[in-house]
Amino acid sequence: MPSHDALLLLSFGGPEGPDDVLPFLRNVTRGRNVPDERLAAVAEHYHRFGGVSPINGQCRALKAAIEADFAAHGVDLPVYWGNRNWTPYLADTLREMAADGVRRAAAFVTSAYSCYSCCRQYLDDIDRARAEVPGAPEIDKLRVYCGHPGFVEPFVEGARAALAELPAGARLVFTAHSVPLDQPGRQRYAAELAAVARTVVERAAPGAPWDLVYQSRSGPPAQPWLEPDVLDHLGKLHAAGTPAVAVVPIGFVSDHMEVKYDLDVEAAELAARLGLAFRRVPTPGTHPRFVALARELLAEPPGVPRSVPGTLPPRPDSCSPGCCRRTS
Ligand SMILES: CC1=C(CCC(=O)O)c2cc3nc(cc4[nH]c(cc5[nH]c(cc1n2)c(C)c5CCC(=O)O)c(CCC(=O)O)c4C)C(CCC(=O)O)=C3C
Ligand SMILES: [Fe+2]
Repeated sequence: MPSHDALLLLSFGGPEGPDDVLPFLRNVTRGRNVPDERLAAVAEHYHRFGGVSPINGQCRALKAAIEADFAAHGVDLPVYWGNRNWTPYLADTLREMAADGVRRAAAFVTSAYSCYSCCRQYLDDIDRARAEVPGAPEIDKLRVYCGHPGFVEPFVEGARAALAELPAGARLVFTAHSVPLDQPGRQRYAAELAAVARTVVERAAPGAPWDLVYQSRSGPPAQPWLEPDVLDHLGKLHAAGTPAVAVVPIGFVSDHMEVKYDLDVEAAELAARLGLAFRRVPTPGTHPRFVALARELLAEPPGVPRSVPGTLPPRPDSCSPGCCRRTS
């Protein structure tokens, strides 16, 4: 990868108060055919938390931790932060970078996998924001990193700790955001998730029973999405006599709303009602291993396809123009 004069932390964005909730949800779902009932339900999730998503605070903490990690390792690069769906908007960050004289930045995205929602949508938003900003820096999105130990190890540690607290016979239930079955890249997404889950099991609890499930389904009810749903699955596990579950949110980088509400409220309440012992494993967040990942990806030699755990073929460093492209 060519040399960079800045790191851009690129994230999803989230509301910072009650008045932000609806405009944020409209930004996220513009042109996406999400029913009003679903939007109203999700708005309630945010309002339960005072209209504040945890994700922006997590980005601020990650940015500060990356800056400290750079300083400790002699990496002399400024770190900027921009979002796709809320302030600080990416275009505003690019304007600030251009004013500071940044010519070419590497983007570390808070999304670890391949698929349209996880990868291409970030690339499209980079293109759109750059087109708005005269003199915008070039942006190279750092590679998909789901197989990197900096992402996997925090989950291994968390899974071990959760299992140590649960009774014998506990299952590992890996969970990720569902996507529609017609979403480009979803086979690769599901295969990467399964490979990461398998790696965590091998490292944390070899031979332990495990499943990969999905959560936070959106869209019209008739549209098919990746399944099984985590809530349905917990019900089935309980009915089959499973005494305990460690839920591992391998689809996510930080404990944002999908984790704090859909798992810590919804799934935890269901488990309590069923009498199913339940632990939720933390996401990487600001785990030092994950914080170091940005620096490690920046230092990788260019052009070498990176291995992904399990049997998946390696993935090239940068996406081809058509990868994960949405056609409809
Ligand atoms: C794969 C995936 C990730 C993981 C990769 C990544 O991290 O990027 C992810 C992350 C996130 N999704 C988030 C929030 C939302 N996602 C929505 C809607 C959707 N997500 C989808 C997929 C994903 N989403 C899809 C296919 C839709 C349907 C509409 C569409 O096709 O785009 C909606 C609309 C309401 C609803 O849920 O229906 C909201 C509010 C937040 C912020 C949380 C916070 O505020 O703390 C984060 C990190
Ligand atoms: Fe989402």
